[in-house]
Amino acid sequence: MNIDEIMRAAPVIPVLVLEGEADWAELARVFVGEGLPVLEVTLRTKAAVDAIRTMREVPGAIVGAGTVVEEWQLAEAKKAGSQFIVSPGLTDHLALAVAKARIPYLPGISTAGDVMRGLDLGLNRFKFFPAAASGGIPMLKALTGPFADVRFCPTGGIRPDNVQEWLALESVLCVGGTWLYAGPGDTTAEVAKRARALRDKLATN
Ligand SMILES: O=C(O)C(=O)C[C@H](O)[C@H](O)COP(=O)(O)O
Repeated sequence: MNIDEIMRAAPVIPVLVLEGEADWAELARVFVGEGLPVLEVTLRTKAAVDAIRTMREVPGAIVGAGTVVEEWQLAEAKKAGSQFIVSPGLTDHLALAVAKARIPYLPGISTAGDVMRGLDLGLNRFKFFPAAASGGIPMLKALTGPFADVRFCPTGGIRPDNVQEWLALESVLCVGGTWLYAGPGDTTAEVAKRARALRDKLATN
């Protein structure tokens, strides 16, 4: 799958900060079962790389590594079987390394200059990050004016009460958010409940 196909595979990408020990395969199965198969596991925790390896084995799951900011993390993410890479920002160095590694890439942008640098690098799919703090929907609308073919995954401040507004934008293929998984102590029943509430909400569009 290329990055466009991955972005179109689900309206919301759960951004997962996985800590401690838990049945990560079961968590992935819940998301897949609830129609959210694209998962971003942030490389912010010790558990992340093993969790990617485990979740990757769940049928239907499309598992990527997030918070990739350095080249060694890219190598780890690739070794664990990551199907895509997400970064909070965009640097030429990392973007070229990801291209060389031949993994779909979703780097973060928040300015017109970022988008232009991405286009120079052959990229036209970006994470808009941090979406709310960078000016929210008015900023993304203003940004997309000059870049008609560019598509985004806004992340950072997306919540159940504003997710529909973001997804209604033509330039938005999907959004990312951490709210679907609350961290250690969260149960798969609670996760499933949140995912179902989201699905019901999106179905009323
Ligand atoms: O570390 C990264 O590279 C990230 O991916 C950052 C996350 O996308 C945001 O932290 C999402 O934050 P929420 O506003 O809680 O949904």
